[in-house]
Amino acid sequence: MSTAKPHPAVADVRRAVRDLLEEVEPEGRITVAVSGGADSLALAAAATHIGHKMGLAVVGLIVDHGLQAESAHTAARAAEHLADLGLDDVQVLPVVVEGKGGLEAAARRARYAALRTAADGAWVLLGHTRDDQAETVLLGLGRGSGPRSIAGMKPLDHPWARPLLRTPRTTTQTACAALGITPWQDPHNADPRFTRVRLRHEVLPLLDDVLQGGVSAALARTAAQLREDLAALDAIAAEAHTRASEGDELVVAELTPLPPAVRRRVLRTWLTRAGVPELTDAHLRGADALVSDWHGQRGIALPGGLVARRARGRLTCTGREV
Ligand SMILES: Nc1ncnc2c1ncn2[C@@H]1O[C@H](COP(=O)(O)OP(=O)(O)OP(=O)(O)O)[C@@H](O)[C@H]1O
Repeated sequence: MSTAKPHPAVADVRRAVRDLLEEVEPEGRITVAVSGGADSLALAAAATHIGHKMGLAVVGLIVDHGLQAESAHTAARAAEHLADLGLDDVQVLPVVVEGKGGLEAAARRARYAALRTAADGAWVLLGHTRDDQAETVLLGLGRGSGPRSIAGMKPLDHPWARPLLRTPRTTTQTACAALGITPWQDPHNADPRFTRVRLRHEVLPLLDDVLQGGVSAALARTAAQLREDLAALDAIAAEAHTRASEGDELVVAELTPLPPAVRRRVLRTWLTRAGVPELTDAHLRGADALVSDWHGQRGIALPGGLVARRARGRLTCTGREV
């Protein structure tokens, strides 16, 4: 084994991976999701180094979406890189991309489902970087999204683990170069028809220039602060939900004095547990109106054939026929 000091970029990526793995204390095995790009290859190299030091088996997972003629070749090349890096096992997972919401969304759904199944309970390390986080935050701000979107991606959300959310993309690129790895360049990343690509190549550099640098780091910090605030709100709402619950019902008098942000969280938890699928903000506002803007209306229709009703100071959520 080489005892030479690693390149600083390689050391940075390893440190990020080690910090996260020490936090989650995985047992036996970790998996790394690899697209073949610089972020996930640098991640896989670091995960192998640190994972082996911790006595863990490291498995590489490559999803082949089958969307481009050369996708099988790209997957095979990524598998070769991983074999060279000394991973214990490498699996190429072919998926069928279909369903609603556009090709990108369908590909993402298929990818995450395949990764989850293949990981079989083990953590899946993803290569999202600080720059990806900054793009997510900026996109959320520009679209007027709620705080949950602007809070960006979570570092840990089992089985997903994102050790590189504080690591700049340039570091993963430098790390790959230092390790002698030539990453795959996703042609989508240069296609200006994608909003995210324009954000990356046009908006963020301009903003960085105007604000004299540090924008990606700043946006990632904003996301981290928001995640802390949201976690506090969620904890308050969980307590309020417990107080307001009587069996499957909610006591209106417990809900009325709550701040709207807390009340809507309580209602969201309650409706989700009642089995309402695909709850939208409009449904949530409707349910909230039964508490905060009540003029004697009896109920609101929800997806899944369910109805939220107010009667005798209680909210119930049941099937239409009841
Ligand atoms: N084909 C793939 N096979 C395995 N893992 C992948 C693949 N594509 C992406 N990933 C994983 O997801 C990480 C993020 O990649 P990318 O930003 O393209 O994905 P994404 O999940 O679609 O991101 P977003 O959620 O921002 O749309 C990669 O670093 C890698 O860990």
